[in-house]
Amino acid sequence: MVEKIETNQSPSNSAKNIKAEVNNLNFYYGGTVHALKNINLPVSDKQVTALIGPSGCGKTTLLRCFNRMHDLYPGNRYEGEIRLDSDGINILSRKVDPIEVRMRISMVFQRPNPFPKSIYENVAYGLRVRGISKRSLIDEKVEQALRSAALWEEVKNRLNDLAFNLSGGQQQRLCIARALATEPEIILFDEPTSALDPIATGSIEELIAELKKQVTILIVTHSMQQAARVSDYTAFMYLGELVEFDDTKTIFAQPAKKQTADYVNGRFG
Ligand SMILES: Nc1ncnc2c1ncn2[C@@H]1O[C@H](COP(=O)(O)OP(=O)(O)OP(=O)(O)O)[C@@H](O)[C@H]1O
Repeated sequence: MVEKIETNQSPSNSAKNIKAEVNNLNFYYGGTVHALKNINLPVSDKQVTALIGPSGCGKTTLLRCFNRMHDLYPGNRYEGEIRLDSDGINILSRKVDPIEVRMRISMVFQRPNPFPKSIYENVAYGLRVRGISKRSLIDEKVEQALRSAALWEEVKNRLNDLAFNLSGGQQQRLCIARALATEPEIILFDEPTSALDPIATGSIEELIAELKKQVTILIVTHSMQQAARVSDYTAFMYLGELVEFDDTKTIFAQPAKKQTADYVNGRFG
């Protein structure tokens, strides 16, 4: 039996200093699978917003809308908008170039996926795509990004080594440095620690806490403990709908909806 979902249609009750707003977003895979249903979600500036919910509820689908990843497959369709408050642009509009969106909103994936290039070239990549060619400027930005990703001290004497020679945790921090190099406004993390051991996981979580001083973060996580540790706001999703959004403490301690309480208390999912 499919449970009735009580959706929270105006979830902006607690978010402040909005960076982006998801308004009435629907998303269809191949024009038929209705994977996101009328999502409304505020994303606060320089805060961490976590997307949680059982497998298949649409967390990754929603995250991928933010950098137009779904455009890569024909037949996928968005309805509604994701508006960036800085300039009012709806990033889902066909008039907006997805490449430009990906410069402003970058993504870190589940498994570290460095390019088969040197440590230096991995971080320099986005800068070169942006047309920056001055060596001293690239050097400066590569160092800055590696420092922000808490990797500089470990790699500063081996920048020309192949990225694959790094440990899994270091590779993920390299991918974070690569995502940071173009100075994005938002970084999307899709279960960034699911392939890492507890120590590497701890260092990525510490890094996320540091990074939110400079960038807005959206994170998908299966770990409720991780959502509680790293996020300021949490959105609970179920069957493609956003059931409840609030500050993380409220979602975990006093959620308004029974479904949210059941999920965060491990009673389903
Ligand atoms: N490429 C695709 N084509 C068709 N349907 C898809 C595709 N990718 C995902 N879906 C469907 O969309 C829904 C949402 O999937 P999504 O991967 O966003 O969920 P999720 O909450 O991130 O799950 P998980 O926690 O298991 O990663 C699911 O029903 C899934 O089967």
